[in-house]
Amino acid sequence: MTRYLEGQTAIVTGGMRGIGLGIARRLHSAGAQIVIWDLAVDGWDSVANGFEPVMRQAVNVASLASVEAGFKEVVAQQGRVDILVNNAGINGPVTPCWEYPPAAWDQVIAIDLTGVFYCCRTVIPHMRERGYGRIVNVASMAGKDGVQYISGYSAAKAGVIAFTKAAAKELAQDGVLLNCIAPAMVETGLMAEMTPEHIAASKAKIPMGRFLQIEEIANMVTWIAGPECSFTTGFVFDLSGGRATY
Ligand SMILES: NC(=O)c1ccc[n+]([C@@H]2O[C@H](COP(=O)([O-])OP(=O)(O)OC[C@H]3O[C@@H](n4cnc5c(N)ncnc54)[C@H](O)[C@@H]3O)[C@@H](O)[C@H]2O)c1
Ligand SMILES: CC(C)C1=CC=C(C(=O)O)[C@@H](O)[C@H]1O
Repeated sequence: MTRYLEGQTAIVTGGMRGIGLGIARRLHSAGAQIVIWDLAVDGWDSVANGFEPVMRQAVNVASLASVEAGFKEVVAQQGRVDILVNNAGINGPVTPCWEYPPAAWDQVIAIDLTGVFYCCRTVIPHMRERGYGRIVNVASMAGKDGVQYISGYSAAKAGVIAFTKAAAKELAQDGVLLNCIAPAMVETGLMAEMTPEHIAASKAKIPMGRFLQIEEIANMVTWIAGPECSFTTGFVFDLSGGRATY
């Protein structure tokens, strides 16, 4: 898979840290030029992060205007976008659904689900015009199982899975493939927002008995995001250590 993505341009949302950063680094090592979209893009450390993106843009995925403006600049500078990784996401409150603040619900859906739609809606016409594109949406095992006390997050991630399947069918003859991934828990800032009890319970559900590593996600995404993934679209690739049974 060395330099497998040479000459391609990839946008990674939420790429400043955590899973997004790991995916961006791995796509870069496969030869892709990386555009990072995140809420704040200052303080990039190319030594610590191991590479230099061609662009870093302050883009809020929950704002269509922000996404469209960012994308216009990418096309003006790069001329092409081959890969879109919709990774940006938040957890939201950890609370019973009957106590879930409605404003927080709206925010979780806006970032985790509508943000994916906005980025796809903006980038897909360009990919269709070029007759090539790979979109990888980062869902979660929570979107397949439904996880207690994070109902907004679980609903948004289930929505990402359904959106991916629907859009993939619409694009199946256009050279633009959409897939999503459903990772189990990874030790990032997002996981740290969960209660210790929830984290322990989540680990206990994983037959392999350990947390997922960012590099394992990045390796899988790099294959899905490339031309060797050619006959799979609308699929959910699990990273669950044996937890997922369907
Ligand atoms: N950590 C886990 O256990 C886990 C498991 C499964 C899926 N995921 C998913 O993986 C993705 C990344 O999670 P992570 O653990 O790396 O989280 P993280 O909090 O470490 O990183 C998320 C990144 O997204 C950015 N972001 C947040 N809102 C944004 C917005 N509106 N516009 C642009 N960027 C925004 C943040 O600034 C941050 O850089 C999320 O979609 C998350 O739901 C995480
Ligand atoms: C909120 C986030 C860290 C999260 C919660 C629950 C999960 C699970 O597997 O049950 C994780 O996948 C993760 O998305």
